[in-house]
Amino acid sequence: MSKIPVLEIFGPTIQGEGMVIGQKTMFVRTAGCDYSCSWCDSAFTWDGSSKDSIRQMEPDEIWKELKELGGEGFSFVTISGGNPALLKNLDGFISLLKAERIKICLETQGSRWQDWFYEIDELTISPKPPSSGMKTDFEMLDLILEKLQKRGDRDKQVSLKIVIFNDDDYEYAKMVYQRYPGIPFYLQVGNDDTATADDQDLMQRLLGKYNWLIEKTMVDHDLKDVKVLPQLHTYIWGNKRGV
Ligand SMILES: C[S@@+](CC[C@H](N)C(=O)[O-])C[C@H]1O[C@@H](n2cnc3c(N)ncnc32)[C@H](O)[C@@H]1O
Ligand SMILES: Nc1nc2[nH]cc(C(=O)O)c2c(=O)[nH]1
Ligand code: SF4
Ligand SMILES: [Mg+2]
Repeated sequence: MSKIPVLEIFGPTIQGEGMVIGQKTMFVRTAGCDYSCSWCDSAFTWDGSSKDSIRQMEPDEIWKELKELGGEGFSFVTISGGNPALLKNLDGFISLLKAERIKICLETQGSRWQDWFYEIDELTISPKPPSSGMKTDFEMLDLILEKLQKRGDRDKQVSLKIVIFNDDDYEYAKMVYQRYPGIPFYLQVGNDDTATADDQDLMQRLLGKYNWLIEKTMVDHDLKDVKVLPQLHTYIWGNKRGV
C-alpha cells in the first residue's frame, strides 16, 4: 500500500502557468508543504483549513477519478500541491501514468529532491523570492538542477519560474537567472489578492502588474533569454478553486 494525500483532482483545464501554458491538462493537487509562502494561492494545502478534505488515495484510485472526469480526452496530467516533492512514494503513480502514455508535468519549489524527478516530462521549479518570506536552499537547488542537466534526456524539460511581487523579488530572479544559465527561465506575475471574488477588479490589477513586469524586463540588459507570463487561469476564472 502506498497512499498519496490528495486535496484536489480536477480538469480538463488549461495549464495557466509557465513553460506549457495553454496545455490541456488534468490536475492532481497533493496536500502538505514544507514552505508557508506569505502569498500562497494554495495555502489550503498546508494551513489546516482543508485538512478534512484530504484523501489518502492509491495510484489506481487517482487514475480512476481522472478517467471519470476526463474520459479519453486528455494526455497530460499536472501534479502540483503543496509540495509534491515531499512524497517519496509518488513514484507508483508516476509509473502508472507512464504506462498509460500520459505526459507528466510537476510543480515544485526546489527544496527537495526525489529520484522520480527523472521521469517527469515537464518539471517546473519555482524558487521563492524574498516577498514569500521563505529562504532558498541554494545547495539543494544546485543539486537538483545539476542532476537534471546531467541526465541529458532531450524529451524531458526543466524550467525555472519565479513569481514577482516587487523590486526585491525581481533582483532575486536576476540572481537566479545568472546562477543557472541555459535553463529556460520564466517570470510570473504575482497575485497579491488571492481572496477576492471580484474577477473584473482582480483582472485589472493583474494586467497592471503584468504591464509593470514587462516594462521592467524589456529595458533590462541582464535578463535577455526570459519569458514573462501571467497566471492565465486567473484571467478566466479569478481565484476560483479547482480550475
Ligand atoms: C501553489 S504552488 C505549488 C507547487 C510548489 N509548492 C511551488 O510553489 O512551486 C504552484 C505555483 O503557484 C505559484 N503561486 C503561488 N501563489 C501565487 C500567487 N499568489 N501569485 C502567483 N503565483 C503564485 C507558485 O510560485 C508555484 O509556481
Ligand atoms: N489552470 C491552472 N493552472 C495552473 N498552473 C499551476 C497551477 C498550480 O496551482 O500549481 C495551476 C492551477 O491551479 N490551475
Ligand atoms: S511552496 Fe508552493 S505550495 Fe508551498 S507555500 Fe509556497 S507557493 Fe504555496
Ligand atoms: Mg495555482
